[in-house]
Amino acid sequence: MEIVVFGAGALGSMVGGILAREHHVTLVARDPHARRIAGQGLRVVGELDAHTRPRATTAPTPEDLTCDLVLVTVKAYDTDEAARTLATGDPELVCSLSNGLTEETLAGHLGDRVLAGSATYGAELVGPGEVRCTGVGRIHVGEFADERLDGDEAGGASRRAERVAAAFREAGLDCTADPEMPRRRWEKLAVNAGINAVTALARVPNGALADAPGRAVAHRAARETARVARSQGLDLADDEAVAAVDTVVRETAANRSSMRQDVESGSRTEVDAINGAVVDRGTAAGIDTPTNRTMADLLGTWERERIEE
Ligand SMILES: NC(=O)C1=CN([C@@H]2O[C@H](COP(=O)(O)OP(=O)(O)OC[C@H]3O[C@@H](n4cnc5c(N)ncnc54)[C@H](O)[C@@H]3O)[C@@H](O)[C@H]2O)C=CC1
Ligand SMILES: CC(C)(CO)C(=O)C(=O)O
Repeated sequence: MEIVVFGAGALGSMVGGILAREHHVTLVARDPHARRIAGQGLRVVGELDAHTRPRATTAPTPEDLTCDLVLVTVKAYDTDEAARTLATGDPELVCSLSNGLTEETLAGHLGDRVLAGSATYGAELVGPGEVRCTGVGRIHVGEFADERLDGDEAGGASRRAERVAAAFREAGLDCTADPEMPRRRWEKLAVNAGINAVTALARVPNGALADAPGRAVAHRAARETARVARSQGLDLADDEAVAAVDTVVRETAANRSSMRQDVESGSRTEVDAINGAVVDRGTAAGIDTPTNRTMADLLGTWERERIEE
């Protein structure tokens, strides 16, 4: 497959580096990372091990973007700009692995070529040309438009999602085309809504949410997310969202969540695409989401202060 990874930071470099074992991969990255990869290739270290030679560019041409598949791995707040650039080319399929509800933004520019994806692999950039896999997880891909469709059209697995999943597996990544992708997307949102902002604000590892009072706040955020999901036609019970939070807290107990890492490094967070998305969709559906609103407001206040500094 001809695959472009748009936004090759931590996750995109790791996934792109592994995909390059079997496919023609172009990484869209920033310098000096892109320059180093173009010169010396890309090393994946840690729980996965590879040294591959994907192409790397900072300025993809429309020809570069006319490929079989684009994987979008930018931070959620860069999705709109990425989508505008992607629309200058003609990719057959576009699949987002970003956290937050980013697929609608991509589809606004790229139409029904967009698939949803979610990744539970962990990745951290070591330095230019090198990325560490900090946890082997799983990737799910599938149609995301279920909440806009009815009856026989609903469901996330499709021939094109199966084709993407098979390409990932060929390269050695654990990937499944998920018949329940629309629901999974919201379950992942509930997990991120519950864990990320609480750990960022309290500056604790994910495992600290195994106990009160952090656990209770995370559960409230997850329940609100499930309620909003149901208002969009998704079958996500409160208990299921809460259980998903507990499972991820247990499985990633030692992790610093991505939002905590962002806050500690003074970087913008993805709170708008996570807690903010729950608030916005809840408001549109007439559902109050006070826990998500409070967390979005607190982190938003911090972000504004940081930007003004
Ligand atoms: N790192 C991880 O372990 C995981 C990350 N995610 C999600 O994946 C997404 C990406 O996360 P990370 O890789 O950690 O972030 P990151 O910040 O390391 O990577 C994003 C990269 O995109 C680049 N970028 C953005 N716009 C660009 C453009 N126009 N041209 C070239 N490069 C561009 C940025 O410079 C950055 O290097 C986030 O939504 C995150 O929540 C999900 C699961 C695991
Ligand atoms: C699953 C979790 C919470 C793991 O830390 C994550 O996705 C993140 O940190 O963004």
